Amino acid sequence: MIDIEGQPILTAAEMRAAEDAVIACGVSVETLMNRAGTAIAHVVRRLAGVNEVLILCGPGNNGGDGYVAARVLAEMGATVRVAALSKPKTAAAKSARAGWSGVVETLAEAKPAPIIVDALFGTGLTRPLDAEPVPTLSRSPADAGAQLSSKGYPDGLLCAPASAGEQTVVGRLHFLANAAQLRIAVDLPSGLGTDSGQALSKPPVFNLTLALGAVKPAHLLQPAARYCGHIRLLDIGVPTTSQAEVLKPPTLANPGPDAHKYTRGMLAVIAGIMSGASDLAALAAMRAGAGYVTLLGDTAGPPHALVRTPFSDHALANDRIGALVIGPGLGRDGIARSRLEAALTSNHPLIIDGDALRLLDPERIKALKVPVILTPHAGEFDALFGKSDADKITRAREAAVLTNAVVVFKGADTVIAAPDGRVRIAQGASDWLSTAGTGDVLAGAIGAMLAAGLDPLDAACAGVWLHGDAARRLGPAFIADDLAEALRSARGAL
Ligand SMILES: NC(=O)C1=CN([C@@H]2O[C@H](COP(=O)(O)OP(=O)(O)OC[C@H]3O[C@@H](n4cnc5c(N)ncnc54)[C@H](O)[C@@H]3O)[C@@H](O)[C@H]2O)[C@@H](O)CC1
Ligand SMILES: Nc1ncnc2c1ncn2[C@@H]1O[C@H](COP(=O)(O)OP(=O)(O)O)[C@@H](O)[C@H]1O
Ligand SMILES: [K+]
Repeated sequence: MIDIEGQPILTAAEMRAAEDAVIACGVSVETLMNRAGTAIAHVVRRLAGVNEVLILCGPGNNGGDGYVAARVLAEMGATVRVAALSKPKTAAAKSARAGWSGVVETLAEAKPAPIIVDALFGTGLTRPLDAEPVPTLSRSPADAGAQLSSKGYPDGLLCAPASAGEQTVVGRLHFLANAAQLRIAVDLPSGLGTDSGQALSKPPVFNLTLALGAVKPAHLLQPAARYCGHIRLLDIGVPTTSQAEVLKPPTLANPGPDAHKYTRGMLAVIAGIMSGASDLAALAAMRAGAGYVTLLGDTAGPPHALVRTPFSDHALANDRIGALVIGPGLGRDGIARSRLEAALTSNHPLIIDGDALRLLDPERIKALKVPVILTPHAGEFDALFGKSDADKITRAREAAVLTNAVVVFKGADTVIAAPDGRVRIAQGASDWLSTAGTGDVLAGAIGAMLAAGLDPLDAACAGVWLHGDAARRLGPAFIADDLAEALRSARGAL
């Protein structure tokens, strides 16, 4: 099992192409399926102990992985049962099915087990599951002569009327998952759209999802990610590369003996009508490791190390400033507009957040000649780029191209996109980040990184990482002030 930090993220089509490339070199689909099923079996064996395992198999290759896993588990001495939705359809899944010598129960009638393994659908799911009635032996009116075939299947697809919710695929999956102590999904929880991150049907929440060969967008994007539980990657010998990767911890240099405040990066934060927001951004930048932070505006208060200076063109013209944060608490009045204009023409690398994003359009941002990082939440993103049904990765990428800026599309599934197509997606964000001011903290953290001289994508990634890690360290019910302080521990843990 491989931790997914830094791993490539592949769409369903990219994964198929990666598999096809290996297959073209003479490796059969059956071989890949055997690798996948064997790897799954070893994980399940380790986690299940002596408990009975029920593997739910679908008609495609995801189901094929399930049959292989069942066979290998049985060979290892595990107590394992298999329940199928319907007969295997692909050649590889048929061959995997043939390798399972035990009974195949119907999904409709399978009794619960303490461990369930969902191998119903993976990357091949194309439509919601709810509409699919569950084939059954005993409940179909046309069932009189139904027999298990020599392979243990109903001969023909015997469909019970889906009167009770429980008799749909999703209903049965939820029923069996609710009764289980441990829920493991093969590749993806069944019901998720691989690329969109949408829940085409709502699966149960799994404890563990075993991504096969590569991480897929649905493992990270909401709402799909919330159903996956812990995500681990299983290597099936398919080389993968992608412009999109899971966010990983940054490599940041600590100050050396030659360091002084300016070598560690000087950040300026422009204040506006809500001084708390710019205070948070400034504090966050200091705790993320900036050497010198100046807050330009009419604000007062601690910390003493923060250099508070009235806003002026002269203060802005300081050429030691390595980056400038504008937007947190800026407001949208005349003063806000004139400060924004001054920032845009200051020639400093920019982090544009909050209110400043509401005062700009993509053309104006694209025309800037300095490195720019935009940090919109979903509302600011829609206002700047328009609403769209496209997935979050595509939207972030298009926005980055349109503005020639690094775009940090925030949320529980923050997507960071660069204009050259590179994408990084954060995993495991604390839901407790949903509190006022945490975005201001993020802008400050990213500002510290940009001021320190990191390239814009690296700066954005480092800031998002530190922010996410600080939140994880804090646990529940923290406030943005705590988060800014906790950046120090996050930085120290690198
Ligand atoms: N292709 C390969 O080389 C490998 C594939 N692997 C596995 O194969 C999976 C992908 O296999 P498939 O492409 O066969 O796809 P799936 O097994 O995910 O399912 C596709 C099948 O389900 C049908 N289907 C789609 N939506 C449905 C719905 N809502 N209700 C009922 N039926 C529906 C499709 O028509 C197709 O028959 C991966 O997730 C992974 O688990 C692994 O075995 C590794 C190797
Ligand atoms: N439910 C959530 N789970 C994880 N992270 C979240 C969640 N909601 C918000 N966040 C994160 O918290 C921060 C909120 O930023 P933002 O919406 O700009 O808030 P504010 O303007 O109050 O500072 C972003 O970094 C975002 O990614
Ligand atoms: K699955």
